[in-house]
Amino acid sequence: MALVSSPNVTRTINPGQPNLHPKGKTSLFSLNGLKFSKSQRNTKPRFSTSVIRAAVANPDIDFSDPNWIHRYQEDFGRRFNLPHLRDVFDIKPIPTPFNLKNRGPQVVDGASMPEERKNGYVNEDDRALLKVIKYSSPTSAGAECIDPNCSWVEQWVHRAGPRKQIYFQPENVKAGIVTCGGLCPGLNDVIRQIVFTLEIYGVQNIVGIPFGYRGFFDNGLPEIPLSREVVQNINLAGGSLLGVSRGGASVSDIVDSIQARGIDMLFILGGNGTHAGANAIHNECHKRKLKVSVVCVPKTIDNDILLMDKTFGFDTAVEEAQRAINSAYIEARSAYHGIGLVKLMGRSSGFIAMHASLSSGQIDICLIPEVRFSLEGPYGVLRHLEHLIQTKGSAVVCVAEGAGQDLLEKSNATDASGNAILGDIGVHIQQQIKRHFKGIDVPADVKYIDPTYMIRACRANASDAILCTVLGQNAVHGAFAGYSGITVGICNTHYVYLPIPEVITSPRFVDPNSRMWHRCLTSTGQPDFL
Ligand SMILES: Nc1ncnc2c1ncn2[C@@H]1O[C@H](COP(=O)(O)OP(=O)(O)O)[C@@H](O)[C@H]1O
Ligand SMILES: O=P(O)(O)OC[C@H]1O[C@](O)(COP(=O)(O)O)[C@@H](O)[C@@H]1O
Ligand SMILES: [Mg+2]
Repeated sequence: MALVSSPNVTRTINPGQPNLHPKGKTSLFSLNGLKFSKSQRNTKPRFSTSVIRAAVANPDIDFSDPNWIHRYQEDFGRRFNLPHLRDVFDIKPIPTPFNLKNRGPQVVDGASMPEERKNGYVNEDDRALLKVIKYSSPTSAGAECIDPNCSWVEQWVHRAGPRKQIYFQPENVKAGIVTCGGLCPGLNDVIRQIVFTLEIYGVQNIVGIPFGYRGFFDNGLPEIPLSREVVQNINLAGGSLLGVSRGGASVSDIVDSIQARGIDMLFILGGNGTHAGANAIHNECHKRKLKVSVVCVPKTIDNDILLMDKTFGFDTAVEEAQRAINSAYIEARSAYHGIGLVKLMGRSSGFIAMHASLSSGQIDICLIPEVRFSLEGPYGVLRHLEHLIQTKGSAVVCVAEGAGQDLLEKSNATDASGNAILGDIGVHIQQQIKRHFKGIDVPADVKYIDPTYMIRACRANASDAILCTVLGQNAVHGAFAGYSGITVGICNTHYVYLPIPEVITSPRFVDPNSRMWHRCLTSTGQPDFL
């Protein structure tokens, strides 16, 4: 039996994460490290733990093989191996001009930098641990187990940072930067750091591609020349200096454009859709034998990229969301039988709603896409609201935009990128609350707040600004190190490079068995709504 034959078969997936392809097509479904077929996925309720515990973990692994852990790790190493330009080209590295001790040139007055001053580099063999908790049982909260005994299996990923040897002559490099998808706080900070770091290496030809992938094929959109001077203050404002867009040209057209422009390094900022595009661009360059390094920086306020502690802009979004929640709280408290309702972004993942609910401490009911709920019935949201009005006099509800879609009519409409256009759950809940309280002849004053675009158009807060700085710098180090088809991220507080396919197998979801979701429930005091 093949132990670990394909990445889809035996990966350890965060519990509670249906294994979906980027556009929502189901392949294998894993929960708590246990695999389910497509048909099993339809088992209701969607995240029933009793079903999970009864299933057999990873049936494709032969756990009776005494060597299974070793073989698993070997396969993991192969999956997380970083694609490198050396895989295609016979190229030799050169010493890096990037120096941590001296910002000036490496050769001064004919004398090169003394060896003892050349340190602070990350070795190609440095690794960071992807998972750091040893669960003693699959029943431990949030357990991510590969086998039924929850054996400890070290999973190492590549450490990010500047290398001593590089694969591009900086003065010959043309670097491009493009920002795709929706806005996210911190885009300008990342652009700025990429430009700064490229210049420190000695790159003089840096351009921005305007309006996402569109900039590659719309001839009316000229490249934007970038330099320290141009980007110096862009972090002071939200948005993207380069503009963003959804939808776009064929990968082949984009690579034609990359080739025509003579771009050697392409830095792509975007979410899971953008990453899928970036990987296709990387593969096409590989096929055409173009020496182009494609490096992504994950951008999504939804925080829905796999394997990472968080993505930049998420903290800022949560902070902004709290302001809306606070307003809803004040309104609700000040009204007779006031009910505040806040809708937050989160297409398929409820991280913003969960974290904003946790941080504000003012939410009574938090509704996210990963957890089913009913509005009606003895256990429904509306009955609980009645109880809150009776006992507290007011209530505040936070709902993620992707929550409760099963309660709305499906439209099958998609945006330019192919993402499903969701029904408006906020408006629906608002209407249902009004109808319900009218029906029972109890006054209720509903205040609905939809701050969705406000939370992503602002500039990055301090912690995101630092994250953007580190990610932007590491993206440049990764490109000079010769990697392509990679993305940068933070795992367990350490900065790493990951092959793109590994982070976009599915969106990252809130795990309803996680300690974080349990903390949220403890904080709101809400019951199950089923
Ligand atoms: N599977 C894919 N292959 C190639 N390009 C894609 C793919 N999915 C999305 N894209 C492109 O990536 C860009 C951003 O995608 P989108 O889903 O809107 O945002 P995000 O990257 O934030 O998820 C769009 O220009 C879209 O056309
Ligand atoms: O109105 P737009 O620009 O399509 O953006 C809406 C979407 O943007 C998001 O905030 C983030 O989506 P992306 O990561 O795909 O940019 C989603 O939560 C939301 O559905
Ligand atoms: Mg997306």
